[in-house]
Amino acid sequence: MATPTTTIRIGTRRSALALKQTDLVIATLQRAHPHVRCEVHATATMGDRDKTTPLPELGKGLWTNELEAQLIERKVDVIVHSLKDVPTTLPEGCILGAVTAREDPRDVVIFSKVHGDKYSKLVDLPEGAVVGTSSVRRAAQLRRSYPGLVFRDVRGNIETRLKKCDEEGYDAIILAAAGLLRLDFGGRIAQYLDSTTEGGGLLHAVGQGALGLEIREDDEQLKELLGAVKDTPTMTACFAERSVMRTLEGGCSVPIGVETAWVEEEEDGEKKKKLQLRVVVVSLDGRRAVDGESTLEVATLEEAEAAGTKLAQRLAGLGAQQILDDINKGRDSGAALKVGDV
Ligand SMILES: NCc1[nH]cc(CCC(=O)O)c1CC(=O)O
Repeated sequence: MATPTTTIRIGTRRSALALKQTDLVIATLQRAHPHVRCEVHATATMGDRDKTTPLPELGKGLWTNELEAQLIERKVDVIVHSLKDVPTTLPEGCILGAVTAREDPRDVVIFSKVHGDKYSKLVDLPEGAVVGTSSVRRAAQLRRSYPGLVFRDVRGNIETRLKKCDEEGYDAIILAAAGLLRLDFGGRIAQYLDSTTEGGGLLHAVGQGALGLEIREDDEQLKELLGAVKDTPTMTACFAERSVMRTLEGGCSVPIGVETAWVEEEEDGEKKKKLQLRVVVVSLDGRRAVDGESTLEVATLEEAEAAGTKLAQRLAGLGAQQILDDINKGRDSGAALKVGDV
């Protein structure tokens, strides 16, 4: 049990989105545990400081390494992360103590203000229109359905990217709905993209829209306190997604999209809740793609991970491994593109 003097030191990045997400977690924590004191320790990570080096050259953990060092050195007790920025393998002694309920996990289209309300969907854009995204997952998937569009890098935090969209010659940019909604930019969303989008959508990043709370593995008190912010269905789905990524990524970030949903299926005259998991692996030029789906009963985080691994292994055998090997060996014709999910 928390004593009246318990103080939780919370590590976070310094961006407006990271601070907003931290506030959301603190509000929920304090509603459940009014006597707990929360202290925010904000740090700029390598990904925040270096705005020019191509993301893959910064390596994995560019949004998380400095924060994890503080956790291990006991300078902070928990880190609030955007789960999609957290590598699938955590440092020794660190675990995800909780995953929060998900904000909308989909990617969305934002049109430049210079177009007024001329466009409302990606299909409305003319041949040669410039779409900003630095994510090969987004560009590779969209190239398949919209071969006439030109994809161009756009880096920076959400406010910077919206400004660049309006002022630097982009016709549209692609961002995650979650960040926009949390920062009250929902009004800029023109179109939601998912597997059912007419004209062609895309599958979102692993963990997108959820927050991951990383703690020291032996911190039993915090594990219990975080029960107040944990959403078990989201956590379970995200463990399956992360397991897909862990199984497939052979040492480099790869264009993998996912979608998960809890569905009811009738089996032996009984209604059962099952986890539906969809995955796509795309070549960087968007010319090749392997996709697959499984719907399984999963009761625990371990079973969720097993479901993710199984589907990933099946897709690896169906050609996903070939796509990933080609990317790793630089044989993919889109290999000059920057690999990473931003
Ligand atoms: N590193 C980029 C990043 N990390 C988390 C989010 C917000 C969405 C989320 O919580 O998944 C974003 C911005 C974006 O992709 O548009």
